[in-house]
Amino acid sequence: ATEITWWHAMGGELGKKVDEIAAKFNESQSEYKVVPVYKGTYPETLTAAIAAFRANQQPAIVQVFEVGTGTMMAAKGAVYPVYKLMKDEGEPFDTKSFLAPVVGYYSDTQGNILSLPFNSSTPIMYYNKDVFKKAGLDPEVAPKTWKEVEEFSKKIVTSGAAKCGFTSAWITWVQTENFSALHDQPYGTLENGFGGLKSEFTFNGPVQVKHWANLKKWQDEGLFKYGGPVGGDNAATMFFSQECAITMNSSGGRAAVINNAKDFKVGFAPLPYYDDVIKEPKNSIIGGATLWVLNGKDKATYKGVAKFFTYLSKPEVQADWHQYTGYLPITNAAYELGKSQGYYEKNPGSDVSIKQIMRGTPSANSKGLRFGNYTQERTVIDEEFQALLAGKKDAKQALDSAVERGNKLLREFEKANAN
Ligand SMILES: O=P(O)(O)OC[C@H](O)CO
Repeated sequence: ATEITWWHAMGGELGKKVDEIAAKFNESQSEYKVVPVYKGTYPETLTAAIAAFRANQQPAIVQVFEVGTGTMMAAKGAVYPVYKLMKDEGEPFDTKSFLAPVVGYYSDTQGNILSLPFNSSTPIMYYNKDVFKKAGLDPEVAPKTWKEVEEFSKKIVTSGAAKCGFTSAWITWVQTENFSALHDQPYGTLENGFGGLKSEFTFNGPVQVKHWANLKKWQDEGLFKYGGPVGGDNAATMFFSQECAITMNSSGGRAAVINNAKDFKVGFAPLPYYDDVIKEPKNSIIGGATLWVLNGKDKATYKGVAKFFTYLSKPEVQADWHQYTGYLPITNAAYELGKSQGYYEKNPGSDVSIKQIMRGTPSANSKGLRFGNYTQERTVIDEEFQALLAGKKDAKQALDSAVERGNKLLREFEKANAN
């Protein structure tokens, strides 16, 4: 059989499920063999793929996180756009079959989908119902606003129900990018970068400054604990060990939550907002990753990739992946299938992510973002956040510096990709 290598960044429960999906596809036919290879974190996988392409050692398929989209789109010679692949191989591929917020994020200006939506997520709130009860809070009521997050956290910490009120994965993605979208605040010029390479970051506005200042204050008061750089993986650990009563993380953290939170009950809720800034928060934005096809392989490989993509997009395959992991259902058919199976009724909270990302009418500030060199910029934002937590800078200085350093990265990217 023709081997198709698939590099991915899915560890733990997610990695096992990826292996299972590939194995099932391989069993379903005999011409192609998909071989998934775990390459580390999202940034590590992207870096490895770029290096491999330069050395002509690239895999056929690579999973790239949503913020690597700008970089992949600019790497024109390296990428075989998915809409073109599916057309060339005569596989059915209808843009309209995908959920609207997913398709918009991965399309070019002509509406062509460049990479296959596979594991799209959005961040949500997870909370420990047992700790809520111990603190004298109603376990069925999640905090809606940041004011309530603060109040609930105070109760949790002062009652001794848990050491920390809340933590968060991804300070960048959750507390800065999604935070800006929810509060309808611009993240960058030119529609958050969708309008071209000349965009500049603007996420140092008063609303973001107020939030970062509060996070610092809440850390000093013992209510908030930083989950660590970039992905903030310690957030999950502190939630599972019941050190922190609340965490904010990808909806795709659901499988890990279900498998690790065995000693306590978990509630799922939308992300909080400042009700003095916005009365009806906007939709949250996409995270997770898509599958990019790389150039330089033979015709048989691409035929197999196209067949595998058709398999991956099947309602039952997508619905199974979505229901197991917490990633979004991706296609309308997979969502409908879950509804007809009664999945959402049987699993309260499992559709919080879908409702949050689909709510209201998206504004230019809540459609997502697309910037080059953004992987590096996320590291910069984290460094500045740590400087804030360490008391080396105040929130305004930290965000101003993240914007200034980020704009340099944008100009470098613009220069490198000038046509
Ligand atoms: O944890 P994931 O896979 O939902 O990804 C989170 C962020 O979107 C990564 O950029």
